[in-house]
Amino acid sequence: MKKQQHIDMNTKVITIRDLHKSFGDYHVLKGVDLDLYQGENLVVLGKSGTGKSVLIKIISGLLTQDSGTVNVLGQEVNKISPKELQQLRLNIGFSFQNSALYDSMTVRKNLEFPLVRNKKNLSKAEIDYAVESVLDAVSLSQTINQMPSELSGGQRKRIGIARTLILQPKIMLYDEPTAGLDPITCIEINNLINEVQERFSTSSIVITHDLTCAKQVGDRVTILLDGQFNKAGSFEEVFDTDDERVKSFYDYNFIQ
Ligand SMILES: Nc1ncnc2c1ncn2[C@@H]1O[C@H](COP(=O)(O)OP(=O)(O)OP(=O)(O)O)[C@@H](O)[C@H]1O
Repeated sequence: MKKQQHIDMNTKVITIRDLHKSFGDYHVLKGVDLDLYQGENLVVLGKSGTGKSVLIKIISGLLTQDSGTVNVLGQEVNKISPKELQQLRLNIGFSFQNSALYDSMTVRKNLEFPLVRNKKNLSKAEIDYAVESVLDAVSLSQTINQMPSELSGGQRKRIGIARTLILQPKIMLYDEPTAGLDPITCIEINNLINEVQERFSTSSIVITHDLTCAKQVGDRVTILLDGQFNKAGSFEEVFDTDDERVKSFYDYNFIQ
């Protein structure tokens, strides 16, 4: 059972209104509205190809919308300068499916990398402390001198999350965090997502197909259906419905 979190429903860290995005004739996002509140884990479900990754890319300024507004931490993402966007991105942690570790670097060097690149004034002691803290947060302190090839898939995923956390992001975007992992490792990653939320007070969007993940980590869950979100609610609220599209999504999950 998920612990009760300190979610501030009066503070929105992401607000999206009437967002549209097309690629040629394909209208992917058709008026998306979405709120992410301070401290919550919001799970975004949706079949393959419905536009979940496109949404994440628009939130992080990697793609531009055709119309609508996307406000992240008080800033309109498509209206700020490249420099402001770069600063904003430092507050967003990305855990992408393919965010691979550098194979030729130890775990320590992998974790130091974002700090050395983005926070140039840190001392060696400060870097060491940051590395040790995030490794402790993902319960992998013992791996500090290992190479990625010596780690299991689940451990690599945890180190990837640690590498994101080292910049102390306010928002975490997890894209398919449990994809390709066995069921037990999936549960470990779900627990880690909840621990990160609790320990660092992050607000997160978790994109997944995995209903167990949705149930375990989601304070609220929403489904991208035909280019728009249904009403977000608890896992039970969302799936207690007569909407055939939601029911078929539930069934679809178990026949993959
Ligand atoms: N840069 C692009 N140019 C053209 N089409 C694109 C581009 N990016 C995404 N698309 C299209 O937009 C649609 C939504 O893609 P997206 O990657 O967001 O799906 P998704 O919901 O994340 O799927 P999955 O769960 O399989 O990752 C797809 O049909 C895809 O081909």
